[in-house]
Amino acid sequence: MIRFDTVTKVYDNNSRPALDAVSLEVDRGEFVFLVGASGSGKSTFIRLVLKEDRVSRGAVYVAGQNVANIPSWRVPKLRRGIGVVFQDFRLLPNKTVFANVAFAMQVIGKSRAVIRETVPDVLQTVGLEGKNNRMPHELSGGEQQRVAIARAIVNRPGILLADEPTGNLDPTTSMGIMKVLDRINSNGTTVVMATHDDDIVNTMRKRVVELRNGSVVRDDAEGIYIGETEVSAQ
Ligand SMILES: Nc1ncnc2c1ncn2[C@@H]1O[C@H](COP(=O)(O)OP(=O)(O)OP(=O)(O)O)[C@@H](O)[C@H]1O
Repeated sequence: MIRFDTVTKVYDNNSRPALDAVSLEVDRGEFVFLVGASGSGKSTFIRLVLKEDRVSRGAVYVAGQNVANIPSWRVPKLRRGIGVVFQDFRLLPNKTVFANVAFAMQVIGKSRAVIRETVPDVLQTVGLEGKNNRMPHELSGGEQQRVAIARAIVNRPGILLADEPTGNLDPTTSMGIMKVLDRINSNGTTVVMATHDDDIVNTMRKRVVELRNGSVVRDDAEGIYIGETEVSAQ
């Protein structure tokens, strides 16, 4: 579903590669934690999958296609197949919960009838039934992240990328979000989640890919993660 073939990314003003010859394959339906300290290259990985940036060397394949060969006019189609969730939710502050999720369908031209039918189902999937008419500021952080997840999956992407989705949430709320992501993954969506939250990684027992200074230093099925403090103390 996602394949990195010896991918190196060097940002122009930075001599050390953000990713250094990374090769990695994520199969359809997998759940993968991308872990590592701040600056290890997790967000760069996500940006390259979305073709928000270009590789310096190597190639990134999404659903079998080398993203370097996707012309700019077809990039929106690539991104339509990939839902994205961020640490800071990024909701539209002046739109209701329903409207925030509906907006993602409107922009790709879905009919009002389809939107009216689909949005409540998705809000139920993320555990937000009954909150259609709330504004984002009337929701807790965990609820706001659920809206963001609903918006990311409403167009049924094959891939969901989550960049530190629990970074602003307390541990209990974070586990609620993890249950939602796990459920979405069980429904067939490939999930890649960047995090440095070792508690979450160690509770979920999924595949763990660890980046350090832009290199993959570990790739374990049902792995654990020992966080930054312990690693730097070695
Ligand atoms: N736009 C950019 N221009 C120059 N350097 C960048 C840019 N984006 C990231 N970097 C550098 O690339 C390296 C990897 O950064 P990246 O954001 O991918 O790490 P990360 O693991 O996601 O970190 P964090 O957990 O803090 O988000 C860092 O050294 C960072 O300073």
